[in-house]
Amino acid sequence: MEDESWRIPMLVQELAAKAQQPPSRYVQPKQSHPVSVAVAAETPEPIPVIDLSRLLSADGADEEGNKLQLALLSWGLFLVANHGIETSLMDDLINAAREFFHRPLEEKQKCSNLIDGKHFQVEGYGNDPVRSKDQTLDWSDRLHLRVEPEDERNFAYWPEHPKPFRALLHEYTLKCKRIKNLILRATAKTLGLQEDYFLAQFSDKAPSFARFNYYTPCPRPDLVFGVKPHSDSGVLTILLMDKDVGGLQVLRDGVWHSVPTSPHRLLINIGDFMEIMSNGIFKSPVHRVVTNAENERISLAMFHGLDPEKEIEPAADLLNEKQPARYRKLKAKEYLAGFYEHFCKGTRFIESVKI
Ligand SMILES: O=C(O)CCC(=O)C(=O)O
Ligand SMILES: [Fe+2]
Repeated sequence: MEDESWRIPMLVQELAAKAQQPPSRYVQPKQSHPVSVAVAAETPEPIPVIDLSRLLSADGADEEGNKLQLALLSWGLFLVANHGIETSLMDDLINAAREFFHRPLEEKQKCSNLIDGKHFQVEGYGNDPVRSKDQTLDWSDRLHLRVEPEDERNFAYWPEHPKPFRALLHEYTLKCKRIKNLILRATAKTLGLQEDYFLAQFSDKAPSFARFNYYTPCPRPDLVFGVKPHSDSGVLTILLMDKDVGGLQVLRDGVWHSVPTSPHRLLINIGDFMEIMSNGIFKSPVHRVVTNAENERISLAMFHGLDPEKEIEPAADLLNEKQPARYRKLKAKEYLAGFYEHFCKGTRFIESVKI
């Protein structure tokens, strides 16, 4: 029988404990080495910060809405301050995740994303899927959990230890949902759409996933990516970055910009579904994560997707003779199938959806 062991790489955390150098499977082809691609010394202007409490206030909403529009047009992402999530909840959840990643391998494997130790599935603890022998692997492990719909949670993959983990993630999920709803209302408004246009796309089957990314220090940050360049697939991602360790970079006008740490703020970026629904007025930002040799890094991405059966298409009210649809209509599940295939290769499925 053919040897299929290449499909199941070692966890990066285990690998790093043994290897002095990243194995060749992790090393990016020369032209895409993290250091050989220009990184701007400084961002052209700081990442915009949206004050969520002002966005909700009677006197600040318009001004903050304009800032939101500019942020989406220029970066496709922004930071959020005064978002209503207690700093203690953020810290406690990240610390609980850190404790999980620091537990012995046998215990973490109880949440493994491999069925029978062999077959990859999205949910659980482990690596990203490996679809081909020559796929360049990322220097990170992750814990990926479906948090919504609430009645579809698979607690078998949710760590039992540390004890507060599940309750913290539940609480954090609810608070993110509120923020997502507020931002999506404001986003619809900036496009001149009905305020609930985007919210109406979500049914009670719309999934949300929490992805905890764990980046082990890497002896050769110049050769590997923590996460290779990609855009997110869904409508909106709410990212809780490590408050002390940077690494996220975003592509703007062909230049990579480092996103500075910003303790207790949230970074919100739109995903490909929003790019399609806005008919390309807003572009889903390409981003990547670089590693470092000294410090571990943890981030939590909360992805807000759509019902797999939902048809995604540009909003009809944005279309006219001069502005025809620039993306074809397709179901969320078809999009995701194409998305993962491309993600593994480091390419973007959205390019093949353009008309
Ligand atoms: O770790 C980060 O800052 C970003 C992670 C990311 O892009 C993702 O999980 O999709
Ligand atoms: Fe991402």
